[in-house]
Amino acid sequence: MKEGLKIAIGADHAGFDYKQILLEAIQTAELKDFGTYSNASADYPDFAHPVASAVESGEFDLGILVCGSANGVAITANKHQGIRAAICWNEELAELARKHNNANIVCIPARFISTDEAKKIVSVFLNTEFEGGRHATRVGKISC
Ligand SMILES: O=C(CO)[C@H](O)[C@H](O)[C@H](O)COP(=O)(O)O
Repeated sequence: MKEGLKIAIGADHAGFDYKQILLEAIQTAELKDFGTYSNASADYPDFAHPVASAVESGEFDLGILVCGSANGVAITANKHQGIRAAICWNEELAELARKHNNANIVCIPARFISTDEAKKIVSVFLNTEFEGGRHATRVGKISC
């Protein structure tokens, strides 16, 4: 992982256990947990918005969001102007999200993949660079 990379992470109740496992797996001091902090039922926008804001402001480089399907956190995060949040359920999608889309938040569907898969997806996401070139032209046309 690039040295000094600042990572924001958040989840709702459906993603809480996966978030805790990811927190242990990610070997960096520059990792901030935006909650939730238990398995109690919670509303995904309450965690997706703070993580998205933290990345959008530039305070953090990349974000990780976890909910049951990943749809809720992705839809919420993508409301933010500077956010490209990608739902990834395998390593290849995580690689493409970084290389081609310059995604800055990875959204993990905890109820559809294993914890091992989630760890691998996040590792690929955090260790892959944007390719630029023709992809930069396309990414530049996303905002409206
Ligand atoms: O997947 C989600 C949103 O896209 C959330 O994680 C919720 O868990 C999901 O909506 C299901 O809600 P429930 O309260 O856990 O039944």
